[in-house]
Amino acid sequence: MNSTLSHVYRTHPIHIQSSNLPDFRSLSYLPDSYTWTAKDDLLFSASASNSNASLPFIDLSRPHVATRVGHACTTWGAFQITNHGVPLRLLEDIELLTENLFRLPVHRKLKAARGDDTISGYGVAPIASFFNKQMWSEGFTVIGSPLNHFHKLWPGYHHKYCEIMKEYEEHMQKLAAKLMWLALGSLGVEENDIESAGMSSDFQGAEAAIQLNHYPLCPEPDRAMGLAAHTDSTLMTILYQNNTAGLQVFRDDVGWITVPPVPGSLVVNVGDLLHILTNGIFQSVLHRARVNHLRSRFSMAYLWGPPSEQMISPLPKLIDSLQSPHYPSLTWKQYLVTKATHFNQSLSFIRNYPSSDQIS
Ligand SMILES: O=C(O)CCC(=O)C(=O)O
Ligand SMILES: [Fe+2]
Repeated sequence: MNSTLSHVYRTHPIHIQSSNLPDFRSLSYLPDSYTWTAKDDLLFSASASNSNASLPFIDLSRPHVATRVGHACTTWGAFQITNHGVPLRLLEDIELLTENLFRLPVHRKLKAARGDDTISGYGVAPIASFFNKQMWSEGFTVIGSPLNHFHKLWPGYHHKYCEIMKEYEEHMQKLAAKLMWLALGSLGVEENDIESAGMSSDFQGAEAAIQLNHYPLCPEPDRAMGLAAHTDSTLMTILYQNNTAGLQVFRDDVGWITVPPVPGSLVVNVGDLLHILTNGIFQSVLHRARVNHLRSRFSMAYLWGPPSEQMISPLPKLIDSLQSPHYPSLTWKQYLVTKATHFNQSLSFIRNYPSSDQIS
């Protein structure tokens, strides 16, 4: 993990008053600034699905798994996986780390608050600046080594937590590359297609961030929002959620559906960059997190993207010979700058732009 994300946030800082984070435990009512209506987010009141549709659940140890992964990326832009090779013990460790982090008193967490010039550290959801209302959640972003921040949070115990993070990241990176190949393989993409697009076929040099989220108990969950609807600006996101439901994904023809937590399983989201790379064949999925009044919820998202200077453009193999590509060639950094301005409209904004030079 290195500097692309940090760089973008340095040049386009998100101004958030971390010190405004409330001590959620002390609130017995929902303040007005946390009360959402359809005016605050068009999709807030979009209907919940009344079909019995559910997200594809894929056992990676079964045969023909690439076809199932490809189909899930095309239809939903998301799926759940089991037998993914990440040890259960490590998932339990990262969950405990996350719980221990957010259970610290606010003044301790603020010792590791995000600064003006970096997205790493403790604060509100990174997408908070796009909304007028506050989200019922707190987050901790890890880009690069968490050593400095962890030292401030847990002096004396930080090495152990850094080791867990490192091991988690290594497993996630391997899994992300494997999923990428299953997904692209289902479209007939081969190693030489990826290499001629200037990428390494083992996705060496990929960058990532780990986003830890906490959704505390909420006195009025129906009127609150844990994390508002968004797509991830990644190639792929791999998410582990604790045993409390809250994640929802959206499909125009279905509405919102809840992704039930299944012990030991992971949720995979197609991000905007994979949408671009496949010329829109794979859908980046709109998702959000709702809250509840019974149990705290924790989630750990591995946000995986390409190397910082890597140009991403629709793979020629996936472009119909009678068509031109739907998206221009651009780096992750350029896309993040667009996202910082156009948020959920970013893909439609850059669609059919001939060149990234004209994008702002
Ligand atoms: O908490 C969740 O289930 C979703 C988290 C998420 O979407 C994110 O961190 O980007
Ligand atoms: Fe997300």
